[in-house]
Amino acid sequence: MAPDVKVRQAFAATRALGIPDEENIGDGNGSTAGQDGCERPSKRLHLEKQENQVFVGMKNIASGDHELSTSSDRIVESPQRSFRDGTNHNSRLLHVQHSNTTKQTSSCHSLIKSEVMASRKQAIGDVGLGQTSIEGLPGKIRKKELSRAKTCSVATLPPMIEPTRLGHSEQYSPSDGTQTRFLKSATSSHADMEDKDDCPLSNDLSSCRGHINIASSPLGEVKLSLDCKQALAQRKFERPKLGAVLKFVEDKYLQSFEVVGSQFSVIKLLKDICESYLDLGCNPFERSGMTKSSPDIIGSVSNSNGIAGQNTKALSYSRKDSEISNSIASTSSSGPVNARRRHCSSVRKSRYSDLTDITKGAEKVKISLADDLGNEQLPAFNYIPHNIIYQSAHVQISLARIADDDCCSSCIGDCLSSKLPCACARETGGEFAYTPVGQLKEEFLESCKSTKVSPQAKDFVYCQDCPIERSRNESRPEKCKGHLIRKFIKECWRKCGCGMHCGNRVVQRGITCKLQVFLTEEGKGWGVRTLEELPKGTFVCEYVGEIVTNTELYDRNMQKNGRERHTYPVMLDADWGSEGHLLDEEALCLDATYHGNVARFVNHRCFDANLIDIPVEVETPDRHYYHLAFFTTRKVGAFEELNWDYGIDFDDLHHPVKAFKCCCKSSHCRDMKRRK
Ligand SMILES: C[S@@+](CC[C@H](N)C(=O)[O-])C[C@H]1O[C@@H](n2cnc3c(N)ncnc32)[C@H](O)[C@@H]1O
Repeated sequence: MAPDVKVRQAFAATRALGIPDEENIGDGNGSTAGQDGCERPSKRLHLEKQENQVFVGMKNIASGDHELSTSSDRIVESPQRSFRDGTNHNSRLLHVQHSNTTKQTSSCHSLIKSEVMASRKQAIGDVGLGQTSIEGLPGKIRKKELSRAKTCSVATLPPMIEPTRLGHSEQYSPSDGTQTRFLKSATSSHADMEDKDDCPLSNDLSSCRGHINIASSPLGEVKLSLDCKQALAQRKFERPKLGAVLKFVEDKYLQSFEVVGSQFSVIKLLKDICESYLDLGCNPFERSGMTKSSPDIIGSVSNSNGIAGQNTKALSYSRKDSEISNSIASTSSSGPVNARRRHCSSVRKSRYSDLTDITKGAEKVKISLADDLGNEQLPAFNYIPHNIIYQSAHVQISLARIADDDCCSSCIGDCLSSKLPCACARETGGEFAYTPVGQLKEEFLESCKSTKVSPQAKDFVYCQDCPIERSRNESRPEKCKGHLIRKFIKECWRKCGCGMHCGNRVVQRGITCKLQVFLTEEGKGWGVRTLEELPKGTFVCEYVGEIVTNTELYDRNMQKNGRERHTYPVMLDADWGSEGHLLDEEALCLDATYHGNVARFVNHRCFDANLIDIPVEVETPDRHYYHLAFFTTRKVGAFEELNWDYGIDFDDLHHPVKAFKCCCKSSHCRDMKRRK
């Protein structure tokens, strides 16, 4: 069949789909001839809603003033798959094929070419394409026309070979008998996802950090292209080697233990490759291999924040962009570099949305991350499932310190099944705080609530020599402002005779709820929501962080430069009032800014929060150190945001941690009242 006939048939096919054909994509001279001399259909389907999504950059697609893709590395995939029905009949193997073409492109475009190897030879033979051609795609596209073709993400493919070769379950057959296939995405569900996730209806280009285009032809070829054009249009980009990108992605997945999780999707993987391509292209740290789990980076950042000598373990996030930016900003005057880096950050939408577990396997349950709004960076921090001493804190955990009446050594099995409270339960006000299903008993919860939130003077104790005031002004400390009296829970522990499944061991068993970190819409940054309904009194998580002394925390806060967003640290001051004089190293706090667990993302709500923090004694009867555990104050519905009352005094302008403008929307909002 002569080439022009094919083109005519393709036009007929597109017309049959209701697409006018006056906007020909050609070489600028009205020609639609490709480099192979074969005339090509010039139309693309406008299936995407997002502006400026163009299917460009295929190898050997060039225009007079706009050199398009020249990828030197090509990923060649060997699928055996029915794309229309979405079923993956066989595993797909990605491998990298190197070609010699290495022209720099003004838009970043990496090409993944997917081929059915068996039909490749036939396809090339039929259309007479050169070695590096992409069969069936427009040979030349002018810049002008690229912008005109802005909503395209699907290529119109020429009618060449009957589609049955690919085993496609569905193809478009225009009335004139021409067989032209249009594939928007590998599967219909993926196509939907692509529309919603990647390219929202808004014209906010920054929310599109790259785009995957997939097209197949009846020749038996499937083309996947990762289009990063928008993200890169405004800056200089150094194209990374595709091999390095693949290695980067592989490392990332291997480190996350999430090579194939329950939410695995090929499209998401491809998106990740696209993002990694961007990352490596614009981030010299990542390119030089300094990214993943890089204590070097954390170390330098930590030092800039006055925290020395940290030996961070490998549970660190690979993305340290905000901190890297900060550290560079403070140590270097290379403005353009910073500007570029900032821009790189801004184009990375939901970089963590593919992470199925922010805990990196540190918890029994996975905690996913959702960035529905896009563009937000997760703060750099190391996920730790248990508290860890930063430096000077005195936390003495030893069996010798646990007296016989501080444990229930004679218990067997589950303490909750015994008629009388065991020695541990006696420490909890003479009764078991937990029900057999691991929830707080209603009465206990209510009594905790009253001691926590009621701002009555009677609920406070006052130290004679308050560590907080001491750190503020050592020579002339002010009077203690008071510390809330708290009810403690005492859990059974190592010296107890009961087993690990004892009902009086809830907090120490860790998180069991399905939680998700998500980007809030009210300007609070990230937050935590439950993915399942939680009954009243359910243990959700504990607040985990570095155990720092009050003095260390004060020093940290003094050194913060104000631009940094940080978590709200908690004072372990529940027992301070009972002490005559607390040493500095005994006045402890938890700081989850750099090392913490999911609780570091739980936002504040004034007064009527759905979580309450309760002190829990586990390893030591010495109540300078204890765990702070969150329980639900009421039934919480699935997908509700979890929040707790930080106990902030918005009037206290001298507090070392600067209060934020509260957006909790509670009718009891203390900050709102204050502002009114
Ligand atoms: C423990 S962190 C919570 C996680 C935080 N939203 C994030 O994105 O990392 C505390 C910080 O979150 C923000 N935040 C928490 N609750 C808030 C609220 N009710 N209104 C406004 N900002 C809030 C403040 O910036 C605060 O310093």
